[in-house]
Amino acid sequence: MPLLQARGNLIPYDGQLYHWPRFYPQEQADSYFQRLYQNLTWQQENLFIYGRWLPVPRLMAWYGEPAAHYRYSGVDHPPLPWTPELQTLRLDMQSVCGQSFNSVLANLYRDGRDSMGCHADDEKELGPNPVIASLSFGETRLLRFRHPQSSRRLDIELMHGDLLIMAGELQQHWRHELPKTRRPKQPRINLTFRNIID
Ligand SMILES: O=C(O)CCC(=O)C(=O)O
Ligand SMILES: [Fe+2]
Repeated sequence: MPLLQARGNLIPYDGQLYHWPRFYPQEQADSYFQRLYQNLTWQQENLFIYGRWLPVPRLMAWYGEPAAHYRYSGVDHPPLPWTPELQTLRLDMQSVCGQSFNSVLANLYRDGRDSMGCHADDEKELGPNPVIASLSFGETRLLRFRHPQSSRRLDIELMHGDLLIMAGELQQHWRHELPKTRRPKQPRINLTFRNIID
């Protein structure tokens, strides 16, 4: 990932994090946002917590190669077939990262009440030190990284067209979340390109 490494690792230790603001310029990012918003099959997932079903606070969709099943919200998800725009984005991510991605998780945060809880993308099917390429479209939202061992925190504002790459041991040592906010927020789409290993 020479192009990315030249931008500098944002994380102080135990992982790699590269941010490429405005990877897609405004007009291109606008067009991707519209197409993804309209064309992806957005689903409301539910989670069984403390004895009852609760709606996951965002909409989600899973796309990829037929074999790339992924388990989230306690359920196995077979992938939907690539849409043309996801294929194009995937090719861009593969050339920047110098590796292939066989799947993508799409998240739609409808407003400031939608969020993602603190987690690491450390599932077995991603392998030990996964490279994950994350694209953001639409509203600016804060992504917060936490290193529980040292209590260190790192906040990154992700904007329309931004690319963020997580790599190295990041998922073993750091967790991340997209907090809710009281500020009025327009919708935001995030795509995380992943490589699922059998
Ligand atoms: O929306 C984001 O920027 C974070 C998404 C994320 O962490 C995930 O899909 O695992
Ligand atoms: Fe994540």
